[in-house]
Amino acid sequence: MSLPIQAIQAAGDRHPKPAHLRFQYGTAGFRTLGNTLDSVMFKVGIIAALRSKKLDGKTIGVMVTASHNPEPDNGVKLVDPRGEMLEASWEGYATTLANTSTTEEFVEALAEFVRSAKIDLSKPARVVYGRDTRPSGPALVAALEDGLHAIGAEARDAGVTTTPILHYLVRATNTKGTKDAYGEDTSEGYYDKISAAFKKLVAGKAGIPPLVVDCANGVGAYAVEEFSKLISDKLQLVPVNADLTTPGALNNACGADFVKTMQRLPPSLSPVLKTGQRACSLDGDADRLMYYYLDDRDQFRMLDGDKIAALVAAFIVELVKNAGLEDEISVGIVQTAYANGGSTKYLSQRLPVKCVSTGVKHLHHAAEHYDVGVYFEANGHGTVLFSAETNKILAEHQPSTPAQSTALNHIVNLTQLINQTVGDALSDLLLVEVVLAHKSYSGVEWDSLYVDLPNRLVKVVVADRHIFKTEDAERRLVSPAGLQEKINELVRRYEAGRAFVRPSGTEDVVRVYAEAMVKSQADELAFRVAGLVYDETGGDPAQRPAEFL
Ligand SMILES: CC(=O)N[C@H]1[C@@H](OP(=O)(O)O)O[C@H](CO)[C@@H](O)[C@@H]1O
Ligand SMILES: [Mg+2]
Repeated sequence: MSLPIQAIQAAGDRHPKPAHLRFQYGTAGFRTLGNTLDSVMFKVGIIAALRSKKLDGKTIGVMVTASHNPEPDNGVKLVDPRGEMLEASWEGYATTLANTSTTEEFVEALAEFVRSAKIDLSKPARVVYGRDTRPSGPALVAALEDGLHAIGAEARDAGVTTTPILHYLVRATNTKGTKDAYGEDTSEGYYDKISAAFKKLVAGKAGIPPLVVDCANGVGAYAVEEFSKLISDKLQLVPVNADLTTPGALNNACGADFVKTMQRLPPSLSPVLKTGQRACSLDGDADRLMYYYLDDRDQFRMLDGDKIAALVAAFIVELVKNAGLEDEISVGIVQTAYANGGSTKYLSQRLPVKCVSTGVKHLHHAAEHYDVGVYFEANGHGTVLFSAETNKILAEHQPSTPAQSTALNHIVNLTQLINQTVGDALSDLLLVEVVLAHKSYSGVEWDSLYVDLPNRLVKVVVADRHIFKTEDAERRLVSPAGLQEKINELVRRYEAGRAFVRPSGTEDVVRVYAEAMVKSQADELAFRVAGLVYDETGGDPAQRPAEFL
């Protein structure tokens, strides 16, 4: 069987590539201004279908979103059959195909790709796709559908949905009717599975306080609404920033990324949040979660991904012990260099901790090596993975006391509550609420597990960020030569100082992160390193940002 060249050619001509643009499938898939992505979407439809054929007709996911980025941005990511990120080698193929400049070139490159990747075109192609609430979404989905249609894929539209639900649907579809069945392959199946597990975990816990949820004016608002229908007798979710109609509202002065970057309350929450009350923020596609509360002096206190990891890991370790399984199941943590030094110190005194490169796929893969792998990026993206062997142990374990039996049930319910495919703000939110209810913690007790070191993240615009090369999970620069030594020299002058520099995988900038014992010192160190990076890589003195030192 060969490619339907004529159909692809005819449809492709309706989706010309903007001549001056170069696209790259990076950490977050293709992501840029929404109105430039038409040709990319068409091609992604075809690539997704080929990925499915390559994997024997397993269902592949396509999510159209730009997450926490501003509303005019958009993007697209492919999801592999078990609900995980696209295999790394295909990121390169996708980039090459997306940059072919004419339909003829695209078709030729496709034919060559089908040959070299040994794709059997007689296999079926199955794709499920969804999008967030961005205004550019419908047109981009139409372009994607054109691609899917041209190659004759069997396609299913999941509509406007969160990124984690799309990942769930992929896994549920591919495991349907098998012994690994992940759940019913519909959004309702997702909501039912998670809320049922939540209800079992909080059975008997009364008086969980209402939780304010900042929905970033995005698709998370729908998910909050759906969960509310199912769990409001146990936990009342109070949505704010759930405005899906005002242009430009998405992620604007709200949402998880705003909270993490600005380290303050979204202004819209000031009138809502009371002293001591906790709240949380989702991002634009509901895969990131940040908690926070106002302390007794009404100071903003942030409970980020590192704090979530610490809370959840301690709870699971305790349950494993109470179930009598501590010799069989061990819990490990995966972080990135952006994890707060306070969290790394606290966690590594208790559990194995691994540091990996930025990007969820790295964390996810590392977490798969533990029996129970807890991974979170500091920015609030993460989940907990239970290995196949762990699930087997849980299924077969015979508890010897009622207390062991209760703990075992709790762990089994956690495996149902926690999204096993990807970080999921809603599933994580319910997980946090379960732990807080079990521990009778308010934000204060949770926060006091360890003390965050003051820190600062700064962006530096450089001529070419690709000259920045790192090692040791991005904690050390190897290129440009000599720069790391100069950074070390600066860091030495600060108490509890730590700083590192890496090129962003999602923006055309270099990121500088710094920590120190007091806030003013963390800021100073960050701006000194930023100034150093700028000057050493030929930054124009006339354009040098004033805050750089
Ligand atoms: C410091 C930071 O938050 N970096 C983010 C950001 O990556 P960069 O490569 O730093 O641009 O976007 C990634 C994708 O969403 C996310 O995984 C990562 O944590
Ligand atoms: Mg996101």
